[in-house]
Amino acid sequence: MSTAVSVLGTGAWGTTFAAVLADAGCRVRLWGRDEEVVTEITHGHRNTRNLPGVDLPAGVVATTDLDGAVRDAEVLAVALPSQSVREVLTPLAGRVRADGTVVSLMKGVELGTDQRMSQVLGEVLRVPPRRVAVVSGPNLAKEIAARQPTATVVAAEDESVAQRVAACCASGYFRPYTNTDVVGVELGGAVKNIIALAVGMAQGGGYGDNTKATIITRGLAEITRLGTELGADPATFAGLAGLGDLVATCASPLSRNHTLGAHVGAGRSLEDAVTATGGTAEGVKSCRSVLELAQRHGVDMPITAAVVAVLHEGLPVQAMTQALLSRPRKDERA
Ligand SMILES: NC(=O)C1=CN([C@@H]2O[C@H](COP(=O)(O)OP(=O)(O)OC[C@H]3O[C@@H](n4cnc5c(N)ncnc54)[C@H](O)[C@@H]3O)[C@@H](O)[C@H]2O)C=CC1
Ligand SMILES: O=C(CO)COP(=O)(O)O
Repeated sequence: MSTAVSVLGTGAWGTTFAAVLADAGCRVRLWGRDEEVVTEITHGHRNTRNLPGVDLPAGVVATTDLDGAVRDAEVLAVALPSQSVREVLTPLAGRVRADGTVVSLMKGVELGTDQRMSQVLGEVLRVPPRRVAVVSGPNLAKEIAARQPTATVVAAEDESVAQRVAACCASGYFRPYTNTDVVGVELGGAVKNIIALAVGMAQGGGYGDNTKATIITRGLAEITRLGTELGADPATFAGLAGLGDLVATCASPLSRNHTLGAHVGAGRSLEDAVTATGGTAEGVKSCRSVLELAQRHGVDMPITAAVVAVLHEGLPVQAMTQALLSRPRKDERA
């Protein structure tokens, strides 16, 4: 019997991952709050609002019944905006099956608690950490929905849990690797969004590839510094969930974080940039929680600090360059 998987969130990634799971042979139920979107997915096999132009496998059935979607799932995957997870899932505490696995597909850090999404899911749903997995990598939804060849990382403390989730999503175009470094995989996904905002700002301000490569490389250095301080394996950041996702997100016009940064770099207000971009650009909020996390642990994250200053403290984007370049010189490896 194939695995029963529920995916929460009918956004670009929840819908795409549901299609990946169906293509891999799972029985898939996709939960969304919007009746119109749910009806179109089930009967029209499309999600025009969040994934236009994509034909979904007929096996993806959508529902507005959240309780049923959570209760019946052997694997429960969550793809909501990070800052909404606690509010949406708190009423479902204790409803996940005793043998169920919970999977975070999200790339954010919660404001107020500075928790990673796997931590929030475990706490809110009352599921022990060893049954919570994370999927993260260079996974731009639109390309995967078009079945372009892609790899990802499934991370769980318990290798057998990671393997179980990997088996659910592996197909001819989607190749999951496993990893037991949940902290590293999850932080790689969340912090690269902030670096993509900075790269976008540089691009929008007219800078070229040297500047972008500098931000990407120094961005990887600060992701690695934070991650290792929090117990991650530095090797994870050289992998798909680190460098891989950083490159994809910082280079692609499909990335919402990159696009939003470019709007800000070109002189738009944050509010205008959010509207012009559309969709969930997690870095806009997570930059604050990541910076707080870094400060609490004494980790220097100058690019993240500059993004917070531009987006939330009124620093003109032109002054960001000066702020970063006038820092005391140091050894590259420090
Ligand atoms: N789009 C992509 O290429 C990828 C996205 N991700 C991550 O997946 C997560 C979700 O992103 P997307 O699906 O792209 O976002 P999206 O912006 O396309 O969709 C978000 C969905 O959440 C729903 N939603 C928002 N607030 C809600 C609430 N309070 N209750 C119920 N539903 C709510 C919206 O109606 C929408 O359907 C983010 O953490 C993102 O970083 C990860 C990998 C790839
Ligand atoms: O995480 C992503 C690709 O791996 C998607 O990036 P954006 O959220 O910036 O669109």
